[in-house]
Amino acid sequence: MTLDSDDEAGPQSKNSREDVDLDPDFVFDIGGDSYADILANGSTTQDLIKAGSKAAPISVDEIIARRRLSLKRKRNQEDGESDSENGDEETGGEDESEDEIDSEGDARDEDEEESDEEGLEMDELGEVSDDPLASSGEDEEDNEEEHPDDSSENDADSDSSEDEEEETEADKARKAAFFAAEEGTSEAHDSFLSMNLSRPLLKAITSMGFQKPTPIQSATIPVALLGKDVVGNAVTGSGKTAAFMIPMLERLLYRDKGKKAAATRCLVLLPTRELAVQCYEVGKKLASHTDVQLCLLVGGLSLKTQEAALRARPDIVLATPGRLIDHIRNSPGFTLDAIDILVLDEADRMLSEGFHEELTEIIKSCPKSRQTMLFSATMTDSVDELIKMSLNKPVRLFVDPKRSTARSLVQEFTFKHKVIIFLRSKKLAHQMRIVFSLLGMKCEELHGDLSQEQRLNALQSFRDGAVDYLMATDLASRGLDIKGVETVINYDMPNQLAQYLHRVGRTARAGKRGRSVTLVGEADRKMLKAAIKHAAGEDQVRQRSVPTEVAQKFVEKLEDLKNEISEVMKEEKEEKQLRRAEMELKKGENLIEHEAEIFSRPARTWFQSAKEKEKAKELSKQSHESGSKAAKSDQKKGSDDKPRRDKFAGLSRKAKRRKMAMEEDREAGTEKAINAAIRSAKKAARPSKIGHVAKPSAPSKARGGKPGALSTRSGKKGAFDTDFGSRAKHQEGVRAVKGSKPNLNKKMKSKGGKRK
Ligand SMILES: Nc1ncnc2c1ncn2[C@@H]1O[C@H](COP(=O)(O)OP(=O)(O)OP(=O)(O)O)[C@@H](O)[C@H]1O
Repeated sequence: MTLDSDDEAGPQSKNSREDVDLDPDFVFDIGGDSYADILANGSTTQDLIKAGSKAAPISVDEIIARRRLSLKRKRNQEDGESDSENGDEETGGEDESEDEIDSEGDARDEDEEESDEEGLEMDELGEVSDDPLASSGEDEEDNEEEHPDDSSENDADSDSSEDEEEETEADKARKAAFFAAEEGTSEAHDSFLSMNLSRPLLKAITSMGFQKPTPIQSATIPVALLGKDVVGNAVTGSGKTAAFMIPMLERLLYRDKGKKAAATRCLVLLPTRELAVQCYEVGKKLASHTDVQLCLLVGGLSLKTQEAALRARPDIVLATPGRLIDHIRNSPGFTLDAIDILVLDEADRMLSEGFHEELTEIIKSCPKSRQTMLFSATMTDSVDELIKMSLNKPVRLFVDPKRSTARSLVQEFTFKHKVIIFLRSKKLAHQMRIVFSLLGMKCEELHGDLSQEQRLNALQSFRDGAVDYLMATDLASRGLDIKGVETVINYDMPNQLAQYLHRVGRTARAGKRGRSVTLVGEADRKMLKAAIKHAAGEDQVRQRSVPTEVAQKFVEKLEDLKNEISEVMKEEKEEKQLRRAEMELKKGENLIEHEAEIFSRPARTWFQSAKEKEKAKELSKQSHESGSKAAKSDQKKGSDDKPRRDKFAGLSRKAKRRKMAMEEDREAGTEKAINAAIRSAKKAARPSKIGHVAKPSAPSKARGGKPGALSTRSGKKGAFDTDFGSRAKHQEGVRAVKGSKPNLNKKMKSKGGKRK
């Protein structure tokens, strides 16, 4: 497939390629758009979105429209006679400029076609002209990285050269000892029916338009149904979400029921709020014919609604780490004591330094007897990383060659509809959005400087096609499944291969075609090489040089806009300050009016002080910028000089006293005993798991050399163990009999379930 064929058919056209794994003719999400459900339901949205926490959003488009109107009025005043003429001219002028852009774009297409060459000559890279927008007034100092959910991106194996590193014999031996001997294969199941899933699930799968499992689904579902730990890797857009949601739901169908037995048994952790919302919606659709309850816990949405939902003990909780910890600490009665399945989506990201402390805190709260599943398109199988998760002989399911892009992804140029443009900073994303708006191109921005409401709305406008361009930071690089994204543009080459693969993975999803374009310069040579190496097919990478005249035209156009851009930004800033002042005033009024109620509430607690949190954030940002390793040692250093003062700043006297007492306990060494007592009291209070028969502990070898974790895990049965046993009695003759296994490939068949 070449650019030419692309131009004729368009990237979303029917695909006749035989080697595409998914059926490209599918219309996905026929049950509705994932965000539409959340946003269309007015009452839910109002409940979900935290009100009053940030000043009301300011619309750049409104500011631009207002400026245009006042400019028009001013002109009309100045030249009363030629009112209508001026108006016409102005509109005409705008149209013209849009036409100009179009024709320039077309001209560029032609030029590009002319310069089309087979393959990419590395020596010709110098010909790729400088970025045409480089002189757009971009603030060079603003190299602030966007950190999804307030943490930084930091891929463990960040560098392409690392990727090329040969695995030593010792590494191989460690992996062999760490992972289960069996490996799943994608041939095992070519139908959901042969997986013996329950009817309500099959019904949902059909109504979602899934005719057959994707390779990662056919490899994962049977293994996950056995309760085994899984480390899964498959390219972006290959259906990993359903790969863990389906077995999770299937297992939940056989859980203990009744009011007393209600408990949160499954936890899915995701790195960004948007991703959590998306996964929640997929889960809800898959669970639509079952009685399984799901609950979404993400920052930026209403705490109260989430607390109320948690009181009903939902079966599955989907959460971002920060908000989850907040609830563990502050929502009475909510614990992770009954977790039987823990899933880390975008697991390499979750295992990175940015989430280290939060993840440790969460893992501590989950029982060791749980099943753990890790998934990512850039999943690592490095034992050093995985060891943190206390996995139990995980099955390694890597269905695609390590770190590859989707086969249907053509890494190419030019783009007018459904385009995501990735930029390195929030500020740059915002500036570019202003530029596009001024040029009359419909666009939205998505990054962490926006309120959650703005983030959801921007995504929705882009999904709906109300805007053509989405200016995004890496907040949007992972996992987001937006139908019909035609093009991904990297305004600059990311400095980590994983980041690149996730970004370009927003297009060419589920067998559809898509393009990615990356503006590269000489400094990007190494990353460019790595990107080419990981492309699914060599013929799918093209080099284009932007002709100097075209670039120059845009530079001039941007020069002309410079004043207008800074005026818009100035107005925006003033408006923001005004709104903030109004907010403060309102806050003050509320404080006076509801003083008694506000101060009677217990203060929320957090496992790090504000300073520690800030420090962790800073460190993870550094580690992102310097490619992880240097910062890791910094972090060690950093943890030694954790701030001691100011720890209790902002807390009520009561909370302060409680925290100080806890510290004293800790110093006196009593904290462990107290925590153990609390845990055992909680345990006694929680619903018993049917058929919970304690088995004698297995010898420590079975835990892969981790005796501490072993005894709990092998000695205790999860809630699902009995579910599977009891299922045989009333099931349609499926896999549920103890010791029986689903229809796995031969290798798999030779092994039993880990807890059977
Ligand atoms: N069996 C299937 N048949 C057809 N389409 C499917 C199937 N399973 C999933 N899909 C669709 O494929 C798309 C991508 O799925 P999903 O978002 O789970 O990918 P992913 O592997 O998690 O991607 P990423 O690595 O980018 O997070 C979704 O639109 C989903 O509805």
